[in-house]
Amino acid sequence: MSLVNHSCDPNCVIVFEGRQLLLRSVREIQIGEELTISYIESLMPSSERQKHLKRQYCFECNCLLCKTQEKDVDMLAGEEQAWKEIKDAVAKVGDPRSQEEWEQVLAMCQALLNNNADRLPDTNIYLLKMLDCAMDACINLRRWEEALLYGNRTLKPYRLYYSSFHPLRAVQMMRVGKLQHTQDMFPQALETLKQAYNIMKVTHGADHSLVQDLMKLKEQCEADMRAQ
Ligand SMILES: C[S@@+](CC[C@H](N)C(=O)[O-])C[C@H]1O[C@@H](n2cnc3c(N)ncnc32)[C@H](O)[C@@H]1O
Repeated sequence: MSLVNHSCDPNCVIVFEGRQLLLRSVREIQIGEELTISYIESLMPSSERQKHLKRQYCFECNCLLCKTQEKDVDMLAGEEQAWKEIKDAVAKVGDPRSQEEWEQVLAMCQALLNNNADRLPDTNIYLLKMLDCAMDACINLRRWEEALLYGNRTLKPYRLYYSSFHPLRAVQMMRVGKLQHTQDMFPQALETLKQAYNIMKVTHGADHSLVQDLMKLKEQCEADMRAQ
């Protein structure tokens, strides 16, 4: 694993199964083609990715995404002052544990999301991180309806920034599917879970424990639909 180089648009991903680390290809790979993974998170504009790679791994990335700086415009869309405020706020969210801490996080997210509704699109990466944070807070506070609202808003930007077969995109769809199921939206939940499954078959493999959990959830959803 330590021999695999980095690309911001890699042909492989690493996923964990317990303590086991799996290297999985996420697209067709030609004989002799180099295997690559991403060393860093995807939700960063190219200049920040370069900074991280330089600081942590001492190299300059020459991948196509960095050369063309493709996606930077979408990532930083909207008013600069607004996304800088949200970027700072997201960076300050530590590791909330108690109900009270989650409530504080949610109140901060709600205020910033409301104040910036007309100034930033959901595709702005910092707003997207805030939507994710609001979704986490709502899940922790068992506010399923509101969690689904935020979760739904993340799906389009996730599609834009994560490759067709990306583990984080699949996990996000699974979370949204679960929330739809919790709210008795069985046909929608089934469709979302099927899409998550199609990605996870590739990113995690059909035998992975998370995929087994997803299958069980899908079966439960089908049973609930029949019983309705
Ligand atoms: C885990 S090692 C990868 C394997 C390493 N290339 C080797 O031959 O042993 C990480 C190091 O590989 C180099 N590296 C990884 N991805 C690179 C890339 N896209 N461009 C240039 N150097 C890279 C950097 O020096 C980095 O610190």
